[in-house]
Parts: sequence; C-alpha cells; structure tokens
Amino acid sequence: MTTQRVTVLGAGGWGTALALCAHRTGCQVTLWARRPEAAQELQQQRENRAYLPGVALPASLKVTSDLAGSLQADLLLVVLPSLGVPEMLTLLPPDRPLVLCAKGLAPGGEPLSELAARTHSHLAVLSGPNLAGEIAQGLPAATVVASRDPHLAQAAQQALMSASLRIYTSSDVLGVELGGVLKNVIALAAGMVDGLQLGDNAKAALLTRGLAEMRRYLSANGAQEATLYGLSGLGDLIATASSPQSRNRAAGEALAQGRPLPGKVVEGLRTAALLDQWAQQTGQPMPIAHAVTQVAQGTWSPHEGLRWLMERGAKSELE
Ligand SMILES: NC(=O)C1=CN([C@@H]2O[C@H](COP(=O)(O)OP(=O)(O)OC[C@H]3O[C@@H](n4cnc5c(N)ncnc54)[C@H](O)[C@@H]3O)[C@@H](O)[C@H]2O)C=CC1
Ligand SMILES: O=C(CO)COP(=O)(O)O
Repeated sequence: MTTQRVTVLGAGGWGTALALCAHRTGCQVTLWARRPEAAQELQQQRENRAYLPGVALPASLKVTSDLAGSLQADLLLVVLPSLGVPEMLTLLPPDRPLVLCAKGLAPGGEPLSELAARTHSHLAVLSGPNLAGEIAQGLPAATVVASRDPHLAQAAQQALMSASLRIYTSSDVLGVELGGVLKNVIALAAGMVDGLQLGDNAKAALLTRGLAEMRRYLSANGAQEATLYGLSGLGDLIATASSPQSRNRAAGEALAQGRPLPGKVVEGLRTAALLDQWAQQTGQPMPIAHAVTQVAQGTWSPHEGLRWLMERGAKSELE
C-alpha cells in the first residue's frame, strides 16, 4: 500500500488526536491550524498545550497555517467546531476526499454532510465514542467512518486504524453523523442529572428516553435505526454522558449548579435549540431537547425542567 498523505484541518483536541492516529499508521500527516502563531507554537513546542496538554507530537508530524499548501493530500479530515465548517467548505477543492468529524449541525439545522454534498463529491463522516485525550494517549477505542463510496470509507479506515483504534465502516452517513450530534444534547441533560444529584435511576431513565428521542429524529431524517445502536449512537451516548472529560456533560452539571460555563466548545447547546425548533415545526416530541434549551436559555430553572419532564402526560413506551 502506498503511504497516504493526510491533512487534518483544525488543531484543537480532536484534530490533534486524529493527526496522531494517522501518524501511527505511517501516513504523511499535516496538521493545519488557523492562526500562524498557534501553528508556530505547536511546531516548536511539539505539544498542543491549549487543547491536548501532555501529549508529545512526533517530529515528522508537520504543523502549518498555510491552507493552500495543505490541500494536496489524499484525505482531508475536517475537524473544526461545526460552526466553522460551512466557511471551511468554501475553501476546499470540490473533488478532494473529505472526512467530516464535527459533532454539530450547520447554522440552519442541516446536517453538515448534506451541506457538504452540495459542493463536494467525495465525502465521509467519522463519529464514535472518542474522547480526544484517551485517543491521543493510545488507549483502546473504536469508531465508525461512513461514506456512500466504500473505497473512500476503506481509505479512511486504512489511514486511521491501528492496534489502539478500531475503525468500522458504514454506508449510513446520516445515521453515523446524527448519532454524534444528538448525543451531545442528552449528555448535557445527563450533566444536569449529575449536578442535581438525582441518582442512578434518573440517569438510566434519561439515557434510555434520550435514545428514544434520538431514534425519533434519526428515523424522521432517513437514517437507519440499527446505526443508532452502534458506536456512533449508543456508544457515544455512553461515553459522553458518563465521562468527566466531556464538555457537554460538564456544561450540564455547571448549569444545574448555577456555575458559569467554562468557555469551551459545547456543541450540544446549539443542537438542543435546533432540535427544539424542529420539534415545534414537525410536531414530533423532543422533550429532553426542549427542557435542555429552556434551562440553558435561563427560562426555566433546572428543577422546573425536571418537573416539566416528569409531569408530562402518560404515554406508552414505544410511542
Ligand atoms: N474533543 C473531543 O473529544 C471530540 C470532539 N469532536 C468534535 O470535533 C469538533 C472539534 O472539536 P475539538 O477539536 O474538541 O475542539 P477544540 O475546542 O479542542 O478545538 C477547536 C479548534 O478549532 C479551531 N477553530 C475554531 N473555529 C475555527 C474556524 N472557523 N476555522 C478554523 N479553525 C477554527 C480552534 O482555534 C481550535 O484550534 C467538534 O465538533 C467536536 O464536537 C468529536 C469527537 C471527539
Ligand atoms: O464527542 C465526544 C466524545 O466522543 C466529545 O464530547 P464533548 O464535546 O462533550 O467533550
């Protein structure tokens, strides 16, 4: 197999971890950072102190802020927060293979893979239970790359799969993408359960009903239900809703305890509001997204959100 050239666009925690994954498999890796000062710091310090402290970057991993010079690659991994992806797409050649790695929706609520498909012809998404710090340290993990083009999914699999990271392929692009997007909302709510010390039964009930809410949205949008119960759905829900490392879970805990949010990327906050809007437009029930939105916007206290969720009308489980 010829060595693949992989460029990772976005030098945050997840971009840096994925660059290390591709480096471990022997790819020629370029890590692109938006700010020249950030690229220079990473290049010199050989550590991403802002986003992934304590993990050494190998000398042969190239870091740059030169976007044009980074695009001659076999695979471009787009690893920005979701709000930055639409603009980045306008700068990327339409025929270059892209792997979208963000876990959020476009500003209007559209899945990023659908937005990208309007301009780009070779697309994959990568999503799974992948807390960046653990992946960077080489702790064992698994994830999914989905593409309608099996050759592209296999190319991404070869570029990233190592003894510490199993990569599964899928053709359900929307299902894999949406699992990672929606679990952030449930992780925010799980953080609120933790912050209010509501107990283990409450957490189990929330995660299970959260999965039902995710299923409703995935099915209505044409994703495969089986994908929801895979790594990118249930798997990532378990990791994010239970981990002290998750920013979404931590933000929920802070909201519940009346503490300020820590100023990190919390994708679930915007996603909750978009899901709540979608629920109002379609009449589909998304009660957890609604409660999270009301609490995050300060309209309800966390206890009011809890009471509203518990006192809704009686239902059958499979409704
Ligand atoms: N950190 C994690 O464990 C995981 C994160 N993700 C997802 O990956 C995406 C990126 O997250 P992280 O790397 O964790 O974020 P981060 O907050 O660690 O880093 C974000 C990076 O993107 C840069 N950036 C922000 N806006 C940009 C723009 N418009 N253009 C260029 N660069 C820009 C920032 O300067 C920073 O370097 C998010 O959607 C997140 O949900 C997915 C899996 C795991
Ligand atoms: O998606 C993640 C792990 O799979 C990271 O979650 P947070 O964005 O909540 O830190």
